[in-house]
Amino acid sequence: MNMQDQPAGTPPEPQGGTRCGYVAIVGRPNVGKSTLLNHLVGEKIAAASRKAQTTRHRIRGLITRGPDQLVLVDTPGMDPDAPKLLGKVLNRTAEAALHDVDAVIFVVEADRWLAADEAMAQLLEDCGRPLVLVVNKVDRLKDKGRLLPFIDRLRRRLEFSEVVPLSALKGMNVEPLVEALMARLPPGPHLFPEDEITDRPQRFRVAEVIREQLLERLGQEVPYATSVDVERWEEKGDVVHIDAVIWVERENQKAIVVGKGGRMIKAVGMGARHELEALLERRVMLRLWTKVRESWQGDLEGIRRMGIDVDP
Ligand SMILES: Nc1nc2c(ncn2[C@@H]2O[C@H](COP(=O)(O)OP(=O)(O)OP(=O)(O)O)[C@@H](O)[C@H]2O)c(=O)[nH]1
Repeated sequence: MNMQDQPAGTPPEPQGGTRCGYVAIVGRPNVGKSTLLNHLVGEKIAAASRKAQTTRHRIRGLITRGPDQLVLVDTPGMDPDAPKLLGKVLNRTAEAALHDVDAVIFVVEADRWLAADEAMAQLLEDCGRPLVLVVNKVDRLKDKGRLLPFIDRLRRRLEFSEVVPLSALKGMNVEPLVEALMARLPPGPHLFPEDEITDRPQRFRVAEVIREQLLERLGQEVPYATSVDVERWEEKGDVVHIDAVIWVERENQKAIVVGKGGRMIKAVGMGARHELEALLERRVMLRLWTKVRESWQGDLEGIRRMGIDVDP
C-alpha cells in the first residue's frame, strides 16, 4: 500500500506481530536510574556513581525478547536549583524525554521523598503517559513495614499503572518490571537490530567508564565540570589503543585530576582499563590527558561541542 491508499488517521498495521515502544526513566538525581538501566540492559552503558547529576545524555538501552523490543531512555537528574546553564539544559532534556514515549518509569527511593521528588511528581501530573512507579533501594530499608504505607502515600499523589518495589543494585525484583513494561508495548516494527543494546557508539561508552572512575575517586572535589572525549581509537591485533582527554574548567581542577606525581590519573587509568577490557573483551592500552577548557558549562555552544544533547 502506498501513502495515497492509506486513509487519513489510520494507525500503522502491526508488522509481523512485533511490538516496540519507548520508555523514559525519570527521577531526581541519585535515585538509581543509571544503575537500573545498566541492570535492565545487562551491560554498563550509562555512568552510575554516588554523585548526583552524572547522566548528561539521553541514552537508549535496548531489551529485545522475541517479538518485543523496549527502547529505554535514560534522563538526566532533575535539579531545580542547578545554578548553571548546564543544569538548565539537563532539566530541559528530562522534560523533553517525557514526550514521545509510550510509558514513563518514575524512580524513587524507598521511604525517602524529597522536595526534588515532589518537583518531579508535578512534572509527571500532566504528562499523560502510563506511569510505572519503581520504588528502588528496598535493600536499604531496615523496617520493611514502612514500604506499603510509603507506596499508599504515593498512590494518593499520582496515578500509577503499576508499582514495582525493587533493588537495582542487587538485581532484586527487576524481572516483574520488564514484564510489566513489555505488556504495555504498542504494535510496531523493531527500531534497532536485536543484538544491539544501545545506539550510542562504543567511544561514548568508553568515555562514560572513564568519567565514572573519575567521579568515584574524586568525590566532591571536581563537580560535574569534568567531561571525557575519546580522541583516538585504533585496533592493532587484539589490542585496542585508546587516547582520551579529560576536560576540566580550571587549572586547580586539573591539578586534582592529575594528583600528586600523577597518582590520581594513573589510578583512574588503571581502573578504567580494567573495566574496558571486560567491556570490550580485548586488551586495552589506555592513555589519558587532562586539559582545561574554561567555563564551558556556561555556554551552549561549548556544551554542544562536548557532545551533550541540547534540544533546540
Ligand atoms: N543500596 C542501593 N544502592 C543503590 C541502588 N540503586 C542505586 N544505588 C546507588 O545509588 C547511587 C546513585 O545511583 P545512580 O544510578 O548513579 O543514580 P541516578 O539516578 O542515575 O543519578 P543521576 O545520574 O545523578 O541522575 C549509586 O551509588 C548506586 O550504587 C539500590 O537498589 N540499592
